[in-house]
Amino acid sequence: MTFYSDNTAPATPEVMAALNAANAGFAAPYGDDTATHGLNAAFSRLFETDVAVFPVPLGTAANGLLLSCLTRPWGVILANGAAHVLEDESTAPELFTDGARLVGLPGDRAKLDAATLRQRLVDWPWDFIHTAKPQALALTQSTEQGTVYTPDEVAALCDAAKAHGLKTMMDGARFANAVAHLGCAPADVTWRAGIDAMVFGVTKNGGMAAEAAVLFDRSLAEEFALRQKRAGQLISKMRYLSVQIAASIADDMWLKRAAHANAMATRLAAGLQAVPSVKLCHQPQANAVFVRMAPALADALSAAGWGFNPWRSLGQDSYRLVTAWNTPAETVDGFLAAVREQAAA
Ligand SMILES: Cc1ncc(COP(=O)(O)O)c(C=O)c1O
Ligand SMILES: C[C@@H](O)[C@H](N)C(=O)O
Repeated sequence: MTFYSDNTAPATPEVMAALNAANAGFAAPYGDDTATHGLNAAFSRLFETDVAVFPVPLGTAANGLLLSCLTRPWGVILANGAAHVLEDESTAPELFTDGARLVGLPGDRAKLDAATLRQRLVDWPWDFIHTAKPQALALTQSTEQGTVYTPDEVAALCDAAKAHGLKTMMDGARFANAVAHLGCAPADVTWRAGIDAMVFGVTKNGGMAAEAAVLFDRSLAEEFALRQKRAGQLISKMRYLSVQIAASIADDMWLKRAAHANAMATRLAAGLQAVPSVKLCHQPQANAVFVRMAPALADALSAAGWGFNPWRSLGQDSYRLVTAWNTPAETVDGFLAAVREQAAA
């Protein structure tokens, strides 16, 4: 599974220790436990503003629940054409929003472009009753192609969206990798830039199964809670999600874990770039590397036991390699040696 996805990585020692420590005695269910009650304060400190936090087991559910609070069933959600909510969540967003439509916009390296968004919204037939109207913008940070939005880029997108009354949501399944790359305050690339709500991803960064839906617009909290229950996403033993989330953000472990994953992706990309027959699609900014190579070379590496993902949206000869919090440098170097050997064969 090596570089198949950070979804294949184990939970971190700190998450496992937190789960073991929580696994004693009785605790109030459905979010009334101590760990869950502590999340609002912990994330309010992390984001330097008062927030409401809801633990959710899966990223797809967290995305769908947030979108359902930001969009009415007759609305449109704008996203980049390569967005996970468009490409990799079946019709979950449509299910959670009771039928809202997702519309993909062009943008290189899975990034939305503010000028493109602005023009699309200006051109939208707002007075034409027959056309569904945009109500939300969804952006992924870091993106599905391992790129990262700067705070200014997020602000420009949110300004364009809000000029037409859209709410803004961030799919932060790999938010940690973005902030580790940017080195900025989490607030600067979220609510200060205009984001109304986000998924703060934990699972890909060493959680077992836990995401934190974070509402910067706390007026949405009651609706989110009601929708979470209606969607069958209100886990009874919530403590087991909340302790994972709390352990991930304690002592900035989320950033340390993500920084390692990013560093391994940078190491991997540098090594691959030195192989003449392998072409880097773009420099990684987070923990995903995208390359083009001959399918025969990819097949030989797979046959040798190396795991990675064909990424057809970038072309038939394109592949995604993802590093994780626990990817050893030795594994990266071993893969690079295998690539050099197979490429020379
Ligand atoms: C960018 C992004 N968002 C959301 C998700 C959804 O997470 P899950 O598969 O836990 O539903 C994923 C999954 O890896 C993802 O890559
Ligand atoms: C579905 C697949 O794309 C998953 N989200 C991953 O990143 O590995």
